[in-house]
Amino acid sequence: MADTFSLQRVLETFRSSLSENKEVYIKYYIAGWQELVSFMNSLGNVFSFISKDVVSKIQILENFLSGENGSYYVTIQSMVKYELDNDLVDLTKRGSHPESGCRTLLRLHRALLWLELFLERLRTSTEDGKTSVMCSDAYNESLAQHHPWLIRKAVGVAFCALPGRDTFFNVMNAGDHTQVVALLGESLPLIAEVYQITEDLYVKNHLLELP
Ligand SMILES: CCCCCCCC/C=C\CCCCCCCC(=O)N[C@@H](COP(=O)(O)O)[C@H](O)/C=C/CCCCCCCCCCCCC
Repeated sequence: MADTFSLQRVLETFRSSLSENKEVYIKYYIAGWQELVSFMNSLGNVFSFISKDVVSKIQILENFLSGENGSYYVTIQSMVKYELDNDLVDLTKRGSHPESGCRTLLRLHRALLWLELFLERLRTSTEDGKTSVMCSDAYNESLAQHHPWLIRKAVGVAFCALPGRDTFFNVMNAGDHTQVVALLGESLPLIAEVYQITEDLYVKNHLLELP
């Protein structure tokens, strides 16, 4: 992974995650998250409890992918089939499979909705737009529904430490503001497509509430 964050690279990893027949490659899906974590790490220690959680989930999926059953973890579709066919998912309460691929990916999937909502707000924001408000509105519409009170409070504190809109635009390394807005416009349908394919798969298999 390169040192400097680039929105273009995030776009490319999510683009690579889609196969011709619209399956989602886990390798590229987690590479996209790794890029985003590198961005979050650059924001300071106040975000480290969030990035640690994402890193640990990326690690769980990487371990499956490089493990002896790695061939079943190539796409999200093959992972879901393999884990369900072999009773490897705790469906109602955490038991013998507390860190299945399906439940781990579900956490990142929920966060992908936050990302989509946040980036859409950023794309359409005006100069006086506040990133903390964009971030927390997107959070309240997505991830917050799955987090207990204590996490919601800690996340609220972290949002106050977010840099302003200009810094976000610069850090994306995608040119001037007009170019960033254009790249966001290109990236968002792709992120939305990856999200929707995963969502449909999880709905079909009744996996959206995995403990
Ligand atoms: C394109 C550039 C601009 C955007 C860059 C954004 C970079 C964001 C990178 C990561 C986003 C956060 C992803 C959070 C995943 C959370 C997964 C989760 O829900 N975990 C909880 C449940 O897990 P289990 O306990 O069931 O295993 C876990 O309890 C939560 C822990 C930490 C809190 C997570 C809060 C997420 C807030 C999202 C906003 C992040 C703000 C970053 C600002 C750039």
